[in-house]
Amino acid sequence: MMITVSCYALILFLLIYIKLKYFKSKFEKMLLKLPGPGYNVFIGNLMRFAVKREELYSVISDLCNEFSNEPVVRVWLGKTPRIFLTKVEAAKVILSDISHDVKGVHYKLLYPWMGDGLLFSTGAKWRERRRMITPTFHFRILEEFRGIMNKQAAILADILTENTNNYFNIHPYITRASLDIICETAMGIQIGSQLEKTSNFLQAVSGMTQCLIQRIFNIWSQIAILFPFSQIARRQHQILEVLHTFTRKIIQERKAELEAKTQIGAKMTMENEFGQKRRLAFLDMLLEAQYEHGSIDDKGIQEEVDTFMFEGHDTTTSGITWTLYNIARFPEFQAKIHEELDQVLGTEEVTEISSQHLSNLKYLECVIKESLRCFPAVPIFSRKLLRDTDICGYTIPSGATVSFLVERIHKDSNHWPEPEKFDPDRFLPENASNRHPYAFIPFSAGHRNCIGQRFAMMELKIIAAYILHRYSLKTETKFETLQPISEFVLRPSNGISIKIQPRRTT
Ligand code: HEM
Repeated sequence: MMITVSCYALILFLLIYIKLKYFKSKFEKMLLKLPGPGYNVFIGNLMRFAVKREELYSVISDLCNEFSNEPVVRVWLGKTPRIFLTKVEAAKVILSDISHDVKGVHYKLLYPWMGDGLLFSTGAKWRERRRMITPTFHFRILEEFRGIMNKQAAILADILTENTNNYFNIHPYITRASLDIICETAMGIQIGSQLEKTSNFLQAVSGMTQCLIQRIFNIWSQIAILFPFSQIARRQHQILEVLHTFTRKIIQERKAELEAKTQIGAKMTMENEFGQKRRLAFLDMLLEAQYEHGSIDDKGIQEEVDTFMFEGHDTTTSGITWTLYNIARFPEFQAKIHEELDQVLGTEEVTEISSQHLSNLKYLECVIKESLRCFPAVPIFSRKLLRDTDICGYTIPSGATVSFLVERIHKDSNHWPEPEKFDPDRFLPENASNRHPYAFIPFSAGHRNCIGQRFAMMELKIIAAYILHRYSLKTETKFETLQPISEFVLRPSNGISIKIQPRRTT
């Protein structure tokens, strides 16, 4: 009996093997023509990704390095193909074409968290929401946000004093400052996480992104019917509860504040001192759209708030942390920044960084951009192709997901001489003016670029300026041992160890 069952099992296994190996669909045949490593017919290349989470990003980079002359590299995550784009010209083909606006298949994993918010939606829904939200990043509103960013950056610079002359991990401090900034600017709510020093929300964000990456690269999680019974599913369920409770509370509090000010249903749009219609910040505008036009329901508001809470703090945290790391790593660039800051802001304690100051901090901006080139805060983003598409001589079939490997694109040697060298001068106007428009894409490019780009650059500059004006930085974190983790944003796996020393005696 046992022998018969074993024979049937073996025959079944052989039949499946023959089917997978020799009877390929048109889709698979097209993918096989792309450059990529050999793979197992059952699990694809998943064994290459069966490494610790802090090694995953370098496994992907190493894999693309094996095909360093190729603009595209194909891998199989189980039965799901993923095509990495690694050259500037390949990025241009997709980003310059408005019809490629469907996000990659793995974004679906973010659905239970952010729903169909601005990051994922497509077609008419995306256009309507983008039109609705874009004015909330108008320069007049950013000008109001500048005050809040100044205030939170000053709190951060004060708090950091407790670590003077000791090495400490700066990443959690930056995370809390960024969270306070997005809550007070876009949501109109003060949560004071910098002063309290704890936040369930921040722990939940980190836990959630870990769960999602495990799902992409774990073989068992690929089997949809098994997933709900897995440990990751249970953990994800608990974390989602924390995330949604936090954002629901923000919406309710802001609603209550506005209702108290304006009486329910009354026109919320206020006028400024010149009698002009005042522009509303993000959450106020969504609530106004609901009260006055009914153009967004509660679910819509919740999904946009969840999207902006994540996109608006984790990304900037990453950008600031890597910038400070690079400044600490290179004393010669730090000295130039100190000189510029003293020239622009003077040598007394900073009370406010104005928009004029910001535009004069040109060298600091070059360092921030070079940092985003080498350590892109969003290291990978993807699109699903809805038609066969030619990319630099390779035909990628409809239905495949292409992923922009941003650091590889930022180090394409046809556009970046000595790409591995950290050199802020690349961004001086005389060196940047003729650069290919798709060579530097930390905020993506084209019509689905980052809506918060100017907000982010302002925040990065203000926080870096407050810290650098007051302190000198050193780091003991070695570049060779960094192991950045790519969990939707690029994080340092063991934090960044920084020592700060006051530049002036008070
Ligand atoms: C250093 C900081 C930031 C970086 C590097 C960054 C990067 C990006 C990238 C690469 C995309 C495209 C993603 C894709 O196509 O899948 C994106 C989209 C987006 N970002 Fe950012 N981002 C940053 C900060 C922000 C901030 C501060 C906000 C909000 C306040 C924000 C909100 C968004 C939203 C809503 C989208 C989706 C836009 C759309 O599809 O219409 N981001 N960002």
